[in-house]
Amino acid sequence: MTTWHVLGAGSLGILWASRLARAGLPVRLILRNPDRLNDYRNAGGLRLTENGQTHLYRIPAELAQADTPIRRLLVACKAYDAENAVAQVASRFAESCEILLLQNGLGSQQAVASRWPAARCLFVSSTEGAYRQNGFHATFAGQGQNWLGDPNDSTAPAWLEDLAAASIPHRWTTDIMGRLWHKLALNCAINPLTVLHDCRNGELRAHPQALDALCDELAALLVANGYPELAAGLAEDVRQVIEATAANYSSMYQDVHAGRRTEITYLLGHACSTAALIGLKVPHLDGLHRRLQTLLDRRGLPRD
Ligand SMILES: NC(=O)C1=CN([C@@H]2O[C@H](COP(=O)(O)OP(=O)(O)OC[C@H]3O[C@@H](n4cnc5c(N)ncnc54)[C@H](OP(=O)(O)O)[C@@H]3O)[C@@H](O)[C@H]2O)C=CC1
Ligand SMILES: CC(C)(CO)C(=O)C(=O)O
Repeated sequence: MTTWHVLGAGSLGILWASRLARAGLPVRLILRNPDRLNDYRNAGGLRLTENGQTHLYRIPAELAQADTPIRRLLVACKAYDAENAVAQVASRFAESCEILLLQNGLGSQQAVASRWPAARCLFVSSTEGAYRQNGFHATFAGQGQNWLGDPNDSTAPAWLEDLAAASIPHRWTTDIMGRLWHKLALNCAINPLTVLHDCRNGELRAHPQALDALCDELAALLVANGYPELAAGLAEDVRQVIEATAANYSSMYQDVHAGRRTEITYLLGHACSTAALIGLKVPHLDGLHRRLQTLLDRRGLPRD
């Protein structure tokens, strides 16, 4: 049985590693540094709370420098950490290593795929929700779906049965880039505005003109990238997400209010840089990007 190496024991890393381990599958965590490894040993394992019940999973953990080969790597870091984190373990890659990239947005996955062309890189678009309480304890906060795909190979891997055994919801798609672009477009329309207006998703109903202007430019970007059918429904999809998540704060809002670095470069930054690359004018997206960066500067948070 192939071991699942899980790089990063944050919210999604804990969620995935715990479910795989309790299905009896071999899992090893790769932690950031000796202090984190020591903290983990003191914690005695990962804790996952689901439906009010908390369970402990005593999953073995190691550092990047361990010497066992890696055949399957689940990268559960933030987009801005992913490439560096993978670089730290790359010398351990076995021939035909597979890398699953859980990052939101776009850009970090392509960076990893182009730097390690011998590995098969699978991209994951997740709508599940989890948050970290402290240390190595996460709470499962929202049912969802994990779309998996490989932009270069439409063959589904046999190990999807591991995900089924672990009751990890998943669907294989031959158009993972479309999935990721669509989620990126939704996030670009909603998340930055919630930060700038300091509001819940539902309060964006009060800003229909700003939403329409952003949706027009995001739709043009989707068309330019080969997704006219996603572009046609975008404005309505944004409205539906705002209604369905009206009482929630967006993930970017939560990051900014918790003083955490955002993934702006891989969301709005990626939309604006892709538009610039293909010569598409997106003045509203560019303006939103600048306003968001100014706000991040004022709060002392990284602007990228
Ligand atoms: N949480 C969620 O509900 C969802 C998240 N996503 C996406 O999934 C990705 C991961 O998010 P999330 O789990 O919330 O992030 P977290 O910040 O909770 O976890 C990231 C983890 O990566 C670890 N890490 C960073 N660099 C390294 C390294 N070099 N070696 C080892 N570990 C490292 C961090 O370590 P340390 O603890 O030491 O800082 C941290 O534990 C993001 O792109 C996010 O947008 C997508 C859908 C839902
Ligand atoms: C709820 C939604 C879709 C808002 O963009 C989201 O994914 C987020 O908050 O990051």
